Amino acid sequence: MTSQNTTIVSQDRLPSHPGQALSSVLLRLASDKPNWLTPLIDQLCNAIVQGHSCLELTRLELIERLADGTRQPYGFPALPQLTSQLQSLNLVSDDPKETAPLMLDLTGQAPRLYLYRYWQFELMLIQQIKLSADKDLAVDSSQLLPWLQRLFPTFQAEDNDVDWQLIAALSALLHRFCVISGGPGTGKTTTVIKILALLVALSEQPLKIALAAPTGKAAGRLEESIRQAIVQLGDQNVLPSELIEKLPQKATTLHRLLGVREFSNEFRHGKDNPLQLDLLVVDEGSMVDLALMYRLISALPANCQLILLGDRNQLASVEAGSVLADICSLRPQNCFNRAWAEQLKTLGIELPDRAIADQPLPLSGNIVLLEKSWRFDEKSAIGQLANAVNHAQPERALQLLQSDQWPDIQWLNPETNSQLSLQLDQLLLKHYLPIIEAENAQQALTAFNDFRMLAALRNGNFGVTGLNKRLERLLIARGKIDAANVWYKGRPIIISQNDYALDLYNGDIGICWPEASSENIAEQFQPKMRVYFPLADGSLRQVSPARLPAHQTAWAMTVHKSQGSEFKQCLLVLPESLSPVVSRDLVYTAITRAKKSFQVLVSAKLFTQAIKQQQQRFSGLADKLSKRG
Ligand SMILES: Nc1ncnc2c1ncn2[C@@H]1O[C@H](COP(=O)(O)OP(=O)(O)OP(=O)(O)O)[C@@H](O)[C@H]1O
Repeated sequence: MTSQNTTIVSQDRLPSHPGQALSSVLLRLASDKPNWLTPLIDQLCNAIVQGHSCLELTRLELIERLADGTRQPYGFPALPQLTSQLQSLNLVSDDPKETAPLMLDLTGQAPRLYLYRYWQFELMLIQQIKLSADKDLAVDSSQLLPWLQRLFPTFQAEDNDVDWQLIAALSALLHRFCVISGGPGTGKTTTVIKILALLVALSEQPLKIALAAPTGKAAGRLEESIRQAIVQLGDQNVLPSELIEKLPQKATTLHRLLGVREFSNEFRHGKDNPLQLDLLVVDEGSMVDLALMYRLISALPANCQLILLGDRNQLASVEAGSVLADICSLRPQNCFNRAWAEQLKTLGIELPDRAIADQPLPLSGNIVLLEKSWRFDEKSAIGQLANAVNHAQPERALQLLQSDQWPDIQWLNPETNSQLSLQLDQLLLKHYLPIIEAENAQQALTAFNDFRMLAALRNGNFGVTGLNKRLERLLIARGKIDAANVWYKGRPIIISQNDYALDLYNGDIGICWPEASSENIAEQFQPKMRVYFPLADGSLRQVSPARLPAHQTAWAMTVHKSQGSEFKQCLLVLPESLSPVVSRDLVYTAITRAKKSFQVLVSAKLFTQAIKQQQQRFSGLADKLSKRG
């Protein structure tokens, strides 16, 4: 083991040492305690907290964390000795038939140490994916071809470009398990509507279909995009009206779909009580963690089709795992087995040689990447900036930011701008004063949803808490809010804990506003404050602040929390110095939240460092999925 093999286990949580509680429990179970066991278990628990599914033993950090949070160099035994000594411990098993608190997995390319629960989730998820991926579906091509002609103008067109949306649709139609990954505006929703239309049109029975996403916000957005795409395709006469009536237009959260049980991690639906579905479409797949993905897949009946949509380049889920990215890592670009290429040929679709593999590929035909963005044209730089960041091209990204040519992106550079503080304050007031000065809660929420200030971190001057305070100070200085009143008019809040009884969920955003009709004369001078949340039909519901579950002020929010949402305008504020959190996928996720305009406050140095730094999540998923059998 060399220091080059060491991995980043984020330091930003030190010295609180978040995995320590679990670490202590595990150590208590060990009858034998070689002196390297404590630092090893410590690193495993920290890795889980950081979102890894396991600890890769070739990437052990050569450090020990002490109880006070400080770190000191540490030398572990060489890998062969370490694995054999681990095998002899009562705490560890390497036999899948045994149950032990820790599982040592020696079946992959690298030895991996797991907590039993994550090892089990990963193993069962792999089994389920392989089982569904192996089941191809049959379709009568004489019925299919007229529909392909109607839905895909490119079908049998003369030009040589492959329409990957068409390939994705066929992939979903002909396989039980399909992943479609693409950045914003690459046509995931459009393609899904066409898939739904094909399935509904070709099925003799009515199909039971569900559309779902990991958060309420993402489910709301999925529903909205599905409706818009249906209207658009209906207007273009691509979808006949009798078919439109049969398409699902409602989306739900994964938790609701699976049936949440209060005070329990388990769901009503699972292997023993599967969902009654023929097809499930899950959007924002990158946000689904390992445990939830396992629970979801095991709740599907054997013949149910699953389509996972998402952007493989976005930040991974908050909890451990990066299932979508792991699956997509099997396919850096679109490429398929010859058998699938032959099957497409029978439908008149010729894949280029570069998209046909010489060697058998795992999950061939189950993964399709959409790369062309239909949303951002050549006049827009947001798409180009996202691309440059995604391809780790900091010079190109800075060039775009520096150029005056692009009105939709702006760089607030602290190195060159002495007026930056003033400029930032003016920007915030420009976007946020209309909320405070709105005529009603509805108007305030609309104004709030147009612009969002995103931060990489929670703490610090340029973290969420610092930026929230900065804005509140500005508003107090202008006499717009009362310093003594936490529940001031216009305060946006974000829910950080699900409350099933109140129907409020992590990520829901509301705005504090005086109760609309107050008859009481005293209340007219000091009206009752309420928090107003938008409902799917556009109306608002109000909740008393005292009843709210855990929440925070939301003038600024973390990029993590913004996943699954889009805003007309976004301002990304990055901290003054680099931390493991400030990485390429975070910057990419922030840029792709913006529809019309993106601004970023960052120095050239930090921006370059961030783009070069990629967060990697360790798991055995891709490694084991790529194995036969
Ligand atoms: N093949 C296509 N030809 C022309 N326009 C298209 C095509 N595919 C998608 N579009 C248009 O591009 C826009 C974005 O498409 P869509 O909403 O399906 O993308 P998306 O990947 O779901 O985006 P997001 O991830 O942001 O939700 C829509 O206006 C859609 O009509």
